[in-house]
Amino acid sequence: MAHKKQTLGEFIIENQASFKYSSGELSSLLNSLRLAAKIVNHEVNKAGLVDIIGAAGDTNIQGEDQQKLDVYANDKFIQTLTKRNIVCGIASEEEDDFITINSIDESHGNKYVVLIDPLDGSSNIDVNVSVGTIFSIYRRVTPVGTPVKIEDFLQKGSKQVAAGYIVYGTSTMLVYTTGDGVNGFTLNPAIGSFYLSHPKMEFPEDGNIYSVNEGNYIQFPQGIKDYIKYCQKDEGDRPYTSRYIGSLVSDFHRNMIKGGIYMYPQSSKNPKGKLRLLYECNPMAFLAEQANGKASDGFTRIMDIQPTELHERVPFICGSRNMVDKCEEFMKNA
Ligand SMILES: O=P(O)(O)OC[C@H]1O[C@](O)(COP(=O)(O)O)[C@@H](O)[C@@H]1O
Repeated sequence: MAHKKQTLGEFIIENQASFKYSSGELSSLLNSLRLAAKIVNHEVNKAGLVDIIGAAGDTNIQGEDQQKLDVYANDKFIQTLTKRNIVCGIASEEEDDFITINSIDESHGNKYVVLIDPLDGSSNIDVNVSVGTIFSIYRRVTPVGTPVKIEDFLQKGSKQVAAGYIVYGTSTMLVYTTGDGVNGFTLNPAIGSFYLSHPKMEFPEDGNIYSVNEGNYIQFPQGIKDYIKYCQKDEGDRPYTSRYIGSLVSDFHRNMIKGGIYMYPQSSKNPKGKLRLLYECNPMAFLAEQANGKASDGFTRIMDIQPTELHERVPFICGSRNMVDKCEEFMKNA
Protein backbone atom coordinates (compact mmCIF):
# COMPACT_ATOMS: atom_id res chain seq x y z
CA MET A 1 0.00 0.00 0.00
CA ALA A 2 1.63 3.30 -1.16
CA HIS A 3 2.16 5.72 1.75
CA LYS A 4 3.71 9.17 2.05
CA LYS A 5 7.39 9.33 3.00
CA GLN A 6 7.93 6.09 1.11
CA THR A 7 11.10 6.47 -0.94
CA LEU A 8 11.06 5.96 -4.69
CA GLY A 9 13.35 2.94 -4.31
CA GLU A 10 10.94 1.30 -1.84
CA PHE A 11 7.95 2.13 -4.05
CA ILE A 12 9.59 0.62 -7.14
CA ILE A 13 10.34 -2.63 -5.32
CA GLU A 14 6.94 -2.77 -3.63
CA ASN A 15 5.11 -2.28 -6.94
CA GLN A 16 7.28 -4.60 -9.02
CA ALA A 17 4.71 -7.41 -8.70
CA SER A 18 1.96 -5.25 -10.27
CA PHE A 19 4.11 -4.87 -13.36
CA LYS A 20 3.13 -7.17 -16.30
CA TYR A 21 6.70 -8.41 -16.85
CA SER A 22 7.36 -8.46 -13.13
CA SER A 23 11.02 -9.23 -13.48
CA GLY A 24 13.46 -7.04 -11.61
CA GLU A 25 14.87 -5.60 -14.84
CA LEU A 26 12.36 -2.78 -15.13
CA SER A 27 12.88 -1.92 -11.45
CA SER A 28 16.64 -1.69 -12.03
CA LEU A 29 16.00 0.43 -15.14
CA LEU A 30 13.77 2.83 -13.16
CA ASN A 31 16.40 2.95 -10.42
CA SER A 32 19.09 3.89 -12.94
CA LEU A 33 16.87 6.72 -14.23
CA ARG A 34 16.46 7.82 -10.62
CA LEU A 35 20.27 7.97 -10.23
CA ALA A 36 20.79 9.87 -13.50
CA ALA A 37 18.08 12.34 -12.45
CA LYS A 38 20.00 13.17 -9.27
CA ILE A 39 23.27 13.63 -11.18
CA VAL A 40 21.68 15.97 -13.73
CA ASN A 41 19.70 17.79 -11.02
CA HIS A 42 22.95 18.61 -9.24
CA GLU A 43 24.32 20.24 -12.42
CA VAL A 44 21.05 22.05 -13.25
CA ASN A 45 20.91 23.56 -9.76
CA LYS A 46 24.33 25.16 -10.08
CA ALA A 47 23.98 25.98 -13.77
CA GLY A 48 24.45 29.73 -13.17
CA LEU A 49 27.75 29.18 -11.33
CA VAL A 50 29.60 26.80 -13.59
CA ASP A 51 30.37 26.94 -17.28
CA ILE A 52 27.36 24.81 -18.25
CA ILE A 53 24.94 27.31 -19.69
CA GLY A 54 24.98 28.63 -23.24
CA ALA A 55 25.46 26.92 -26.54
CA ALA A 56 27.67 23.86 -26.83
CA GLY A 57 28.66 24.94 -30.33
CA ASP A 58 27.04 21.97 -32.14
CA THR A 59 23.60 21.43 -33.62
CA ASN A 60 21.45 18.32 -33.21
CA ILE A 61 19.61 16.42 -35.96
CA GLN A 62 16.67 18.80 -35.55
CA GLY A 63 18.99 21.63 -36.58
CA GLU A 64 18.76 23.11 -33.07
CA ASP A 65 21.80 24.60 -31.34
CA GLN A 66 22.71 22.17 -28.61
CA GLN A 67 23.01 23.74 -25.17
CA LYS A 68 25.85 22.58 -22.93
CA LEU A 69 23.31 21.28 -20.41
CA ASP A 70 21.54 19.34 -23.21
CA VAL A 71 24.80 17.57 -23.99
CA TYR A 72 25.65 17.03 -20.32
CA ALA A 73 22.23 15.55 -19.52
CA ASN A 74 22.35 13.38 -22.65
CA ASP A 75 25.76 11.97 -21.69
CA LYS A 76 24.74 11.31 -18.06
CA PHE A 77 21.54 9.45 -18.89
CA ILE A 78 23.22 7.37 -21.61
CA GLN A 79 26.22 6.53 -19.38
CA THR A 80 24.01 5.59 -16.41
CA LEU A 81 21.70 3.40 -18.51
CA THR A 82 24.53 1.75 -20.43
CA LYS A 83 26.49 0.70 -17.35
CA ARG A 84 23.59 -1.25 -15.81
CA ASN A 85 23.25 -4.02 -18.38
CA ILE A 86 19.48 -3.61 -18.74
CA VAL A 87 18.81 -1.74 -21.99
CA CYS A 88 19.59 -2.97 -25.48
CA GLY A 89 19.14 0.42 -27.14
CA ILE A 90 18.67 4.15 -26.49
CA ALA A 91 17.23 6.85 -28.73
CA SER A 92 17.67 10.50 -27.74
CA GLU A 93 16.66 13.93 -29.02
CA GLU A 94 20.39 14.75 -28.99
CA GLU A 95 21.50 11.68 -31.01
CA ASP A 96 21.00 11.43 -34.77
CA ASP A 97 20.50 7.66 -34.68
CA PHE A 98 19.65 5.10 -31.99
CA ILE A 99 22.49 3.67 -29.90
CA THR A 100 22.91 -0.11 -29.76
CA ILE A 101 23.95 -1.39 -26.34
CA ASN A 102 25.16 -4.95 -25.97
CA SER A 103 24.78 -6.85 -22.71
CA ILE A 104 27.99 -7.38 -20.68
CA ASP A 105 28.15 -11.03 -21.80
CA GLU A 106 27.97 -9.84 -25.42
CA SER A 107 24.77 -11.90 -25.93
CA HIS A 108 22.41 -9.00 -26.75
CA GLY A 109 20.35 -10.38 -23.88
CA ASN A 110 18.81 -7.10 -22.71
CA LYS A 111 15.10 -6.58 -23.27
CA TYR A 112 14.31 -2.88 -22.95
CA VAL A 113 14.74 0.21 -25.14
CA VAL A 114 14.65 3.75 -23.73
CA LEU A 115 13.72 6.89 -25.67
CA ILE A 116 14.67 10.13 -24.00
CA ASP A 117 14.51 13.92 -24.23
CA PRO A 118 17.43 14.58 -21.88
CA LEU A 119 16.73 18.29 -21.40
CA ASP A 120 13.23 19.52 -22.27
CA GLY A 121 12.58 23.26 -22.40
CA SER A 122 16.10 24.03 -23.52
CA SER A 123 15.17 27.63 -24.36
CA ASN A 124 14.69 28.18 -20.62
CA ILE A 125 18.04 26.81 -19.42
CA ASP A 126 19.93 30.13 -19.44
CA VAL A 127 17.12 32.11 -17.84
CA ASN A 128 16.65 29.98 -14.72
CA VAL A 129 13.15 28.78 -15.64
CA SER A 130 12.20 25.16 -14.89
CA VAL A 131 13.27 22.51 -17.39
CA GLY A 132 12.83 18.74 -17.49
CA THR A 133 13.78 15.29 -18.75
CA ILE A 134 11.27 12.98 -20.46
CA PHE A 135 11.62 9.18 -20.82
CA SER A 136 9.69 6.41 -22.54
CA ILE A 137 10.36 2.66 -22.14
CA TYR A 138 9.42 -0.30 -24.35
CA ARG A 139 10.21 -4.01 -24.42
CA ARG A 140 12.02 -4.87 -27.59
CA VAL A 141 10.04 -6.62 -30.38
CA THR A 142 13.03 -8.14 -32.18
CA PRO A 143 14.45 -11.42 -30.79
CA VAL A 144 16.57 -11.23 -27.63
CA GLY A 145 20.10 -12.29 -28.53
CA THR A 146 20.20 -10.12 -31.67
CA PRO A 147 21.27 -6.46 -31.97
CA VAL A 148 18.45 -3.93 -31.45
CA LYS A 149 16.74 -2.60 -34.59
CA ILE A 150 14.80 0.52 -35.57
CA GLU A 151 11.49 -1.36 -35.23
CA ASP A 152 12.19 -1.75 -31.51
CA PHE A 153 11.87 2.06 -31.28
CA LEU A 154 9.10 2.68 -33.83
CA GLN A 155 6.39 1.15 -31.65
CA LYS A 156 2.99 2.80 -31.03
CA GLY A 157 2.74 4.71 -27.75
CA SER A 158 0.14 2.21 -26.55
CA LYS A 159 2.97 -0.36 -26.32
CA GLN A 160 4.94 1.66 -23.75
CA VAL A 161 5.65 -0.28 -20.53
CA ALA A 162 6.65 2.83 -18.59
CA ALA A 163 7.05 6.57 -19.07
CA GLY A 164 7.82 9.61 -16.97
CA TYR A 165 9.52 12.91 -16.53
CA ILE A 166 11.77 14.75 -14.13
CA VAL A 167 10.99 18.41 -13.56
CA TYR A 168 13.86 20.55 -12.29
CA GLY A 169 11.80 23.37 -10.78
CA THR A 170 11.25 24.98 -7.38
CA SER A 171 11.73 21.41 -6.23
CA THR A 172 12.87 18.46 -8.29
CA MET A 173 10.23 15.82 -8.93
CA LEU A 174 10.19 12.49 -10.74
CA VAL A 175 6.74 11.51 -12.01
CA TYR A 176 6.13 8.17 -13.73
CA THR A 177 3.72 5.40 -14.67
CA THR A 178 4.07 1.69 -15.44
CA GLY A 179 0.43 1.51 -16.51
CA ASP A 180 -0.96 1.45 -12.97
CA GLY A 181 -1.67 5.14 -12.37
CA VAL A 182 0.74 8.07 -12.02
CA ASN A 183 2.83 8.81 -8.91
CA GLY A 184 5.05 11.80 -8.12
CA PHE A 185 8.18 11.82 -5.98
CA THR A 186 9.97 14.89 -4.63
CA LEU A 187 13.74 14.95 -4.11
CA ASN A 188 14.87 15.85 -0.60
CA PRO A 189 18.20 17.44 -1.56
CA ALA A 190 19.50 17.24 2.04
CA ILE A 191 19.14 13.45 2.02
CA GLY A 192 19.44 12.88 -1.73
CA SER A 193 16.32 10.67 -1.82
CA PHE A 194 13.05 10.96 -3.73
CA TYR A 195 9.97 10.62 -1.49
CA LEU A 196 6.39 9.86 -2.51
CA SER A 197 4.79 13.30 -2.32
CA HIS A 198 2.01 13.03 -4.94
CA PRO A 199 0.36 9.57 -4.92
CA LYS A 200 -2.14 8.70 -7.66
CA MET A 201 -1.96 12.01 -9.55
CA GLU A 202 -5.02 12.83 -11.70
CA PHE A 203 -5.98 15.58 -14.15
CA PRO A 204 -9.19 17.29 -13.05
CA GLU A 205 -11.73 16.53 -15.82
CA ASP A 206 -12.13 20.28 -16.36
CA GLY A 207 -9.71 23.17 -15.82
CA ASN A 208 -9.35 26.88 -16.50
CA ILE A 209 -5.79 27.12 -17.77
CA TYR A 210 -4.74 27.02 -21.43
CA SER A 211 -1.06 26.78 -22.44
CA VAL A 212 -0.05 27.66 -26.01
CA ASN A 213 2.54 29.92 -27.68
CA GLU A 214 0.08 32.61 -28.83
CA GLY A 215 2.91 34.25 -30.72
CA ASN A 216 2.17 31.70 -33.45
CA TYR A 217 -1.59 32.42 -33.40
CA ILE A 218 -1.98 33.66 -36.99
CA GLN A 219 -0.27 30.51 -38.29
CA PHE A 220 -2.55 28.10 -36.40
CA PRO A 221 -5.33 26.04 -38.06
CA GLN A 222 -8.80 27.64 -37.81
CA GLY A 223 -9.97 25.05 -35.25
CA ILE A 224 -7.21 26.01 -32.81
CA LYS A 225 -7.84 29.72 -33.36
CA ASP A 226 -11.54 29.13 -32.62
CA TYR A 227 -10.73 27.14 -29.47
CA ILE A 228 -8.36 29.88 -28.20
CA LYS A 229 -11.13 32.46 -28.78
CA TYR A 230 -13.50 30.14 -26.89
CA CYS A 231 -11.05 30.03 -23.95
CA GLN A 232 -10.82 33.85 -23.95
CA LYS A 233 -14.58 34.49 -24.18
CA ASP A 234 -16.23 36.11 -21.11
CA GLU A 235 -18.94 33.48 -20.66
CA GLY A 236 -19.71 30.89 -17.96
CA ASP A 237 -16.45 29.77 -16.26
CA ARG A 238 -14.43 31.59 -18.91
CA PRO A 239 -12.24 33.41 -19.76
CA TYR A 240 -9.63 30.81 -18.83
CA THR A 241 -6.16 31.89 -17.68
CA SER A 242 -3.27 31.77 -20.15
CA ARG A 243 -0.10 30.18 -18.72
CA TYR A 244 2.85 29.17 -20.94
CA ILE A 245 6.25 28.38 -19.40
CA GLY A 246 7.76 27.14 -22.64
CA SER A 247 8.84 23.85 -21.04
CA LEU A 248 6.42 21.04 -21.93
CA VAL A 249 7.19 19.15 -18.71
CA SER A 250 6.48 22.17 -16.50
CA ASP A 251 3.29 23.22 -18.34
CA PHE A 252 2.04 19.59 -18.28
CA HIS A 253 2.87 19.22 -14.57
CA ARG A 254 1.01 22.38 -13.60
CA ASN A 255 -1.99 21.50 -15.74
CA MET A 256 -2.13 17.97 -14.24
CA ILE A 257 -2.30 19.43 -10.73
CA LYS A 258 -4.60 22.39 -11.42
CA GLY A 259 -6.56 21.32 -14.52
CA GLY A 260 -5.70 22.69 -17.94
CA ILE A 261 -4.81 22.07 -21.57
CA TYR A 262 -1.45 22.31 -23.38
CA MET A 263 -1.36 22.78 -27.14
CA TYR A 264 1.52 22.73 -29.61
CA PRO A 265 -0.49 22.56 -32.85
CA GLN A 266 0.67 22.46 -36.45
CA SER A 267 1.26 25.86 -38.01
CA SER A 268 2.23 27.23 -41.40
CA LYS A 269 5.84 27.39 -40.05
CA ASN A 270 5.69 23.85 -38.56
CA PRO A 271 3.15 21.87 -40.66
CA LYS A 272 3.62 18.86 -38.34
CA GLY A 273 3.98 20.86 -35.14
CA LYS A 274 7.25 21.02 -33.20
CA LEU A 275 7.16 18.27 -30.60
CA ARG A 276 8.66 14.84 -31.28
CA LEU A 277 6.26 11.86 -31.17
CA LEU A 278 8.59 9.24 -29.67
CA TYR A 279 10.29 11.00 -26.74
CA GLU A 280 8.00 13.96 -26.01
CA CYS A 281 4.38 13.25 -27.06
CA ASN A 282 4.05 9.46 -26.46
CA PRO A 283 5.40 9.48 -22.88
CA MET A 284 3.32 12.55 -21.91
CA ALA A 285 0.26 10.96 -23.56
CA PHE A 286 0.75 7.73 -21.56
CA LEU A 287 1.00 9.76 -18.34
CA ALA A 288 -2.01 11.88 -19.28
CA GLU A 289 -4.23 8.85 -19.96
CA GLN A 290 -3.03 7.10 -16.79
CA ALA A 291 -4.01 10.30 -14.93
CA ASN A 292 -7.52 10.43 -16.40
CA GLY A 293 -6.49 13.04 -18.97
CA LYS A 294 -6.34 12.83 -22.77
CA ALA A 295 -3.82 13.45 -25.59
CA SER A 296 -4.39 13.74 -29.35
CA ASP A 297 -3.17 15.50 -32.47
CA GLY A 298 -6.60 17.13 -32.69
CA PHE A 299 -8.11 14.14 -34.43
CA THR A 300 -6.21 10.92 -33.52
CA ARG A 301 -5.24 9.53 -30.09
CA ILE A 302 -1.46 10.16 -29.86
CA MET A 303 -0.76 6.61 -28.63
CA ASP A 304 -2.53 5.12 -31.70
CA ILE A 305 -0.21 6.88 -34.15
CA GLN A 306 2.18 4.43 -35.87
CA PRO A 307 5.67 6.02 -35.82
CA THR A 308 7.71 5.93 -39.05
CA GLU A 309 10.82 7.95 -38.10
CA LEU A 310 12.89 8.36 -34.92
CA HIS A 311 12.58 12.15 -34.75
CA GLU A 312 9.16 12.67 -36.36
CA ARG A 313 6.96 15.53 -35.11
CA VAL A 314 3.21 15.59 -34.48
CA PRO A 315 0.70 18.26 -33.40
CA PHE A 316 0.09 17.81 -29.68
CA ILE A 317 -3.00 18.63 -27.57
CA CYS A 318 -3.00 17.25 -24.04
CA GLY A 319 -4.60 17.76 -20.65
CA SER A 320 -7.95 17.71 -18.85
CA ARG A 321 -10.28 15.32 -20.65
CA ASN A 322 -13.23 17.69 -21.23
CA MET A 323 -10.95 20.50 -22.42
CA VAL A 324 -9.22 18.26 -25.01
CA ASP A 325 -12.66 17.00 -26.13
CA LYS A 326 -13.77 20.63 -26.64
CA CYS A 327 -10.64 21.51 -28.59
CA GLU A 328 -11.10 18.45 -30.83
CA GLU A 329 -14.70 19.52 -31.42
CA PHE A 330 -13.47 22.88 -32.74
CA MET A 331 -10.86 21.11 -34.90
CA LYS A 332 -13.48 18.80 -36.40
CA ASN A 333 -15.99 21.62 -37.01
CA ALA A 334 -13.49 24.09 -38.50
O1 LIG B 1 9.42 28.17 -27.89
P1 LIG B 1 8.27 27.39 -28.43
O2 LIG B 1 8.23 27.32 -29.93
O3 LIG B 1 6.95 27.83 -27.87
O4 LIG B 1 8.50 25.88 -27.98
C1 LIG B 1 8.46 25.53 -26.62
C2 LIG B 1 8.23 24.04 -26.55
O5 LIG B 1 9.36 23.37 -27.13
C3 LIG B 1 10.00 22.58 -26.13
O6 LIG B 1 11.00 23.34 -25.52
C4 LIG B 1 10.56 21.30 -26.74
O7 LIG B 1 11.75 21.50 -27.35
P2 LIG B 1 13.16 21.06 -26.61
O8 LIG B 1 13.03 19.65 -26.19
O9 LIG B 1 14.13 21.24 -27.74
O10 LIG B 1 13.35 21.99 -25.50
C5 LIG B 1 8.88 22.27 -25.14
O11 LIG B 1 9.35 21.94 -23.89
C6 LIG B 1 8.11 23.57 -25.12
O12 LIG B 1 6.78 23.42 -24.72
